[in-house]
Amino acid sequence: MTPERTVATPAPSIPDSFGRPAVNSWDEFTRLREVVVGDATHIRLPEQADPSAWLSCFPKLTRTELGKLEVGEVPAQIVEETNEDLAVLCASLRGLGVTVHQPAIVDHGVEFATPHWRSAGFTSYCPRDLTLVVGSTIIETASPTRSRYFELFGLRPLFQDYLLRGATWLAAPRPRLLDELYLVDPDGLPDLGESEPVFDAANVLRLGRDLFYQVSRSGNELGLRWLESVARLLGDIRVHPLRGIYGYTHIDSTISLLRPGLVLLNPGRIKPDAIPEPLRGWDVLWCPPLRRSAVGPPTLSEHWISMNLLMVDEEHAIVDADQPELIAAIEGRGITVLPHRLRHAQLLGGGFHCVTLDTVRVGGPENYLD
Ligand SMILES: NC(=[NH2+])NCCC[C@H](N)C(=O)O
Repeated sequence: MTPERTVATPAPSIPDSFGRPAVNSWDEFTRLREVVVGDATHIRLPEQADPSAWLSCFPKLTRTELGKLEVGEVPAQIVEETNEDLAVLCASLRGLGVTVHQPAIVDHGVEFATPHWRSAGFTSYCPRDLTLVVGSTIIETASPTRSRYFELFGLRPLFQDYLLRGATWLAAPRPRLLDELYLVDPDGLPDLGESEPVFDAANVLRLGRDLFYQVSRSGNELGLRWLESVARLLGDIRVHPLRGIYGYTHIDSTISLLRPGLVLLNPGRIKPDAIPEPLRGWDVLWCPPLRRSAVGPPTLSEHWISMNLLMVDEEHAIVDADQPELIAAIEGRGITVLPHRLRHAQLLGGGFHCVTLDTVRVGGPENYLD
């Protein structure tokens, strides 16, 4: 029986002695001070008859191919090995002086319902996906994936404590996720409609006062409009839509912001003449060919997940240990790589950026673009 986990590192419920809010995270690369690391306990593959599951998990598989998949609980060995890898990551981060939290255990096997649909849960492996932190504001995003509807309850105690210590805590309009939101494209494959604002937080990258929002099957145009409305509330925040770059789930195996002026780009998805306009003039590190693991059952992410990395600060990166060419390329730009393993990153759809949610970094609302 998995021990019920309370939120690790109980924090004082008062602002710190300097009155700073407990949460401050404006970018992807300044010195990391506090982070949430995911947990694979009870992870399961959602029923693929659910259109939202097909859209988020296997949008390139046909319905026929989908029907052959084994869904439900992920084999225990994979869960154990993944939690071992996450424990090593937590220990490394703590060894670097980072405060580390993990979500309370959520039994994703429990079924739930709205007046319009039923589902069981999915995962707590990727805290990046459902929470966007902009400065001292925690934004719970409205995911288009039904099986993730209650996932964030595992982080409620932590977010509530952050609120008591000065953070702002917002949630996107609770989505209805009606069938009309899930379309089928001319090739008979799933696509995301525009009947309500939905997006995963992992469709957004933060660069000080600038946010990059990927319009794709995991974030629609209405979701962009909602984020723009919140950006106006938060002050002088600019939102840059990214369209036509990668039409599938999340942005963080396509673009990795390494430090001001240096970006890692996925050459399989971005061509030199299509670099996002705000990043033109930046030094581009094109991701070298990545080593592929043995092909098994369909996986929740492509092999590009290995470029999904975590910057501890502008000089140190946590990168997939099994990618020596990528490590060498990053170290060639003066960044020290701290190699780590997530043995099932591709299968479970999450690399080091996905499985973390940075809640405190030292950077502020800088203007890195002008
Ligand atoms: N935050 C995340 N879970 N990102 C994962 C992105 C994986 C992406 N769909 C790929 O296959 O490359």
